[in-house]
Amino acid sequence: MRNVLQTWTSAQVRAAEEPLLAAGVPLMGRAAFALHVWVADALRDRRGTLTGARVVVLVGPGNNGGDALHAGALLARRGVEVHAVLTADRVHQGGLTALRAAGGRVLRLERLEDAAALAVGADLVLDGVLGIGSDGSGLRGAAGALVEAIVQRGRPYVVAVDVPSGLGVDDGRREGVVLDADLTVSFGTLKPGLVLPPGARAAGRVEHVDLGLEPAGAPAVVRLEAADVADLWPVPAPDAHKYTRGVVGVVAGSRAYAGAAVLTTSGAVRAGVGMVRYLGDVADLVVAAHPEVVVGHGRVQAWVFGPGVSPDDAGQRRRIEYAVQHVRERGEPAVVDAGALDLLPPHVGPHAVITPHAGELARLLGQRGEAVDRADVEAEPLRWARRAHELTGATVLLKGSVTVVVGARGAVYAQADAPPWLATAGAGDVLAGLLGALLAGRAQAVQEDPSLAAALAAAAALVHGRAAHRANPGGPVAAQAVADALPGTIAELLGA
Ligand SMILES: NC(=O)C1=CN([C@@H]2O[C@H](COP(=O)(O)OP(=O)(O)OC[C@H]3O[C@@H](n4cnc5c(N)ncnc54)[C@H](O)[C@@H]3O)[C@@H](O)[C@H]2O)[C@@H](O)CC1
Ligand SMILES: [K+]
Repeated sequence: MRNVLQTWTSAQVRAAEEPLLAAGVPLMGRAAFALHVWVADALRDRRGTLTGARVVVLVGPGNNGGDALHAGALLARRGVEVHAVLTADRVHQGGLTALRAAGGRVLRLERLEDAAALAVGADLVLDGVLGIGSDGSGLRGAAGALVEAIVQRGRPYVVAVDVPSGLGVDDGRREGVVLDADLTVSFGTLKPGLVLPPGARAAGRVEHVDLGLEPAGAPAVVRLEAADVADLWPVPAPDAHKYTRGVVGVVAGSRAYAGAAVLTTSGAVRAGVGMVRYLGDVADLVVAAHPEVVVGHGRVQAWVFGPGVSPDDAGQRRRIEYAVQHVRERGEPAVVDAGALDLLPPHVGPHAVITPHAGELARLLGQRGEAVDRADVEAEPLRWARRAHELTGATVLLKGSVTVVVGARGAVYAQADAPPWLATAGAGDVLAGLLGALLAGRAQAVQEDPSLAAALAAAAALVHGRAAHRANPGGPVAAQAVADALPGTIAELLGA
């Protein structure tokens, strides 16, 4: 894949820095220089000129504070009025000396209110309190109190140094006090917390500064970009026919929830698949909406189970239980959604993709002995998606404003492609159908490399989100409109 955005953990970053530091490469100098350029750009955008601009630097005990102080020194030399507020007893001495020599002013954090007023009155606050040395538990002590006092007075424009201070760098946790940023300038590599929910939003716009690091091992979390979709999509070969392109079997909907059957098959039909087979009680409605759909049993390459299937629906349950046997015995890939999550066998392979939202994941974990509720899952989506993958063997696509996917061989994706308008009834049914079509089209490849199911799930989330934007840019969307926008969205992505 070409453009995939990769992130690496604090430990991986530190290990990658080591040989460069040992060789005397001035990493902090490079980081601080790049940071000061981004800050200068932001100041020019906001007030036209650097001269006379006021920047307040919040300085923590470590190298993150060092970066901020050195950048502050470079800004001071260009006519910016820089005040550094030291939030800890320890401070990076080289940075402090450089700032003082450049004419910057330094305050110890003694009167909280004065420091907060100074920060709120500044054109820009540079947050160098904590970087990859953070334990992720939020800002404590004086720094935490200062940030709370600042936020209470009205948040200034904030540039985070490396990561927003207090954020869970490796897991996106947001516990305690975190200083939300408008812009984050991240050094060496991007960090998982910048793309994972719930913290990712704290980063604002993210810019990456290349320090020449070569981290070892696989990236911790990746995000697919538009240009990656073409490499994953089952584009038909010139001699393709409907069976070689893949058939997806859909077991969805019921008399009570007939719309789910229509929307799920819409997702599959519009995503482009050789054939959609429908099994269920509302075939008349499905065929009325989509004459392309074939009703009844037959060979399929992948399945979609569950949208609109209620627990008391004996007929659909029977069909799903029967088809799940195929999934287990023949390795046919499947999307297991909504009502079918309760029918998931104790263990399946990663070719089965479960697509819960936070509440459904909490329930599924509860059924397997984990005492978690929806709020727990929302606070640590990666942790619990991982746990569900470990417990079930399935690839897990955890829906949310940032969708997290955990699959085989350590694959983790975080996709943030959808407008908030997509949080609407039926949107998940469309996603399930769309993903089913993708799995059917690439069934053979998924059987050969089960980690591909995670990449396809991430691609489905991306396409789904983009289709929502396309359906009605900047405004409300109905699930059917998202399905209808799929062909155009996919054509555009294949040309990207
Ligand atoms: N190591 C390097 O060579 C480079 C490091 N760089 C910068 O250095 C940063 C990492 O520096 P450090 O390792 O000194 O660590 P930090 O500056 O992130 O943190 C310093 C200390 O804060 C304390 N702390 C941790 N969690 C806390 C919490 N929740 N509340 C209050 N205090 C807490 C700990 O004592 C920790 O050691 C990076 O994020 C980056 O900004 C860059 O200059 C590039 C090169
Ligand atoms: K920071």
